Amino acid sequence: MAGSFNLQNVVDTYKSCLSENKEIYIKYYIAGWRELVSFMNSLGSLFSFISKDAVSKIQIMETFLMGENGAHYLTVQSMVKFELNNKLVDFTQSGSHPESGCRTLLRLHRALRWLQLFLESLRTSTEDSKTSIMCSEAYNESLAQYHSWFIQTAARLAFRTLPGRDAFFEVMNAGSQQQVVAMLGEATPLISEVHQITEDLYAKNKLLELP
Ligand SMILES: CCCCCCCC/C=C\CCCCCCCC(=O)N[C@@H](COP(=O)(O)O)[C@H](O)/C=C/CCCCCCCCCCCCC
Repeated sequence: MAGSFNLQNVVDTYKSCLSENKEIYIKYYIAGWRELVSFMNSLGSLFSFISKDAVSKIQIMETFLMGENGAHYLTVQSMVKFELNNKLVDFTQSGSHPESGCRTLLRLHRALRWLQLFLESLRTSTEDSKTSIMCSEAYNESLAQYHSWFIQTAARLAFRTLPGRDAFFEVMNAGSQQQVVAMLGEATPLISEVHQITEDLYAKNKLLELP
């Protein structure tokens, strides 16, 4: 199981995500995903196809952040403005910018909704709740609609191998179960706020269905 994973690190990155005027720092947004991927890597090889996809999207965003236009990728808001003003976003399949920042972040944004639902479910779970069912329900309500039958089947197969609730809480490395629940209670509103701000920004700019 994940040696260095710590739920507090996840809470801290989401705390750092928002600027005073509620802009979302991409650096911390992707740091949150990096942290979560380190957790997922401990779950076994059935999760590696999910992990690879998440890492490839994190790397695309890191490349933009460190590139010559990196200053425009400071926040999600500045990225959207920059890419739209410079026609760097493909609104159809056949464009010349298939891996824009806006499109890549949209995939992570959809996954953030899954995370929000899953963590809320974990937070309110009882001793006999099953992580595999909580994970599946959160997936069905969020990401599944965007995935092919093949991906959905592979994902649901992986969920069935998730450790039980007690082991899961332990790996979060945040103390007793009560302490984990308290920390989840801190994490979920932060994640919800980041998700809602991105959702509103993407809706306003008609970016929610990028191919
Ligand atoms: C606090 C600790 C508890 C929670 C631990 C959560 C750990 C989760 C870590 C990472 C989540 C992975 C995020 C996956 C991003 C998927 C983005 C996506 O939808 N990609 C698809 C579309 O991309 P394009 O083809 O359009 O470029 C791509 O097709 C997907 C491929 C892989 C399958 C994605 C399945 C996602 C399932 C998410 C649940 C993860 C389960 C983790 C179990 C704890």
